[in-house]
Amino acid sequence: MTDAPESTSAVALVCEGLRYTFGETKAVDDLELSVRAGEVFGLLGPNGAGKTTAIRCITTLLPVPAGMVRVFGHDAAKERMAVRRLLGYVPQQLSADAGLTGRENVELFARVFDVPRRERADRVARVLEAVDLTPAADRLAKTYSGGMVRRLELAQALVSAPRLLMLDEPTIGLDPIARTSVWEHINAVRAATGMTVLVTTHYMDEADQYCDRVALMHRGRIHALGTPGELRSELAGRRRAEGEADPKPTLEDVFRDVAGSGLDEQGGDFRDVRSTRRTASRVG
Ligand SMILES: Nc1ncnc2c1ncn2[C@@H]1O[C@H](COP(=O)(O)OP(=O)(O)OP(=O)(O)O)[C@@H](O)[C@H]1O
Repeated sequence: MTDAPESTSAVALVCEGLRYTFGETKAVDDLELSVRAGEVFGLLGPNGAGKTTAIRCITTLLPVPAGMVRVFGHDAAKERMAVRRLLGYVPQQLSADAGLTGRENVELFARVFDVPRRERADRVARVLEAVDLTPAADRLAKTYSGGMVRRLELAQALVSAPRLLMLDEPTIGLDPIARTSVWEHINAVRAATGMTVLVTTHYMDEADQYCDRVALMHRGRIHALGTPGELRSELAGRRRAEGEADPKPTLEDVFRDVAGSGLDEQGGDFRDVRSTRRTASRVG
């Protein structure tokens, strides 16, 4: 299902037969994934698909009990520190401290990620500038809007100059303008650094617009993989063959087609997920 990359140097991330269970629950079930260096790759799926568990295995926050995960050739089970040094991670949960200023939050991450002391102030200033937070850098994070908090978290993840940036639902709970702004900043940094981005999102329109390729995950496995255009055309072709005159499926239609009734069994579609997800639009 995954495309064979031309050479190992072009591969940022490989998961082969990755499995993770919580008791009887197969959260990640034989996951096969290959992310090319430099691409924005979207991991899409409904509640409980296993996206966060997979991301936690990749980031080494959870062990790799079965299968293999490699980040730029480093084994996540055996070379955890090497993998961590290559990664930036913005989790779903708030990772900014409300009682610190934006700059102090980023400085904290710079210390934790071992950015050399003499480079710290400069790197912190540069990432704050890259996410347009310089004017607000010395204000407490609790005064920031939801969009500013997300950009601050992006700066925190970027301060260690990661080669692979992992974003778990980076725009959830944000208004459309703030969502666009977060994506514009991700793209600008990617263009400037060539880093690889792995993102989970429930927003199919965002995945369609901003991801080079997407994988549709359901019940711990990948069920479809390709560019958003390829996946839409494939479904359009099938619908035409079934007699539909002018099918114009969206990426959400593709997902419904792949996941079938399983989506409803699991409690709703993507819109329900968005509206019921507990999100904090502000810190503090
Ligand atoms: N700590 C845990 N203990 C027990 N079961 C868990 C735990 N974390 C996740 N699960 C279960 O593992 C499965 C995958 O969950 P996971 O959070 O990885 O999915 P997800 O695709 O990230 O969903 P969401 O979009 O809601 O975050 C679900 O059935 C979930 O209930």
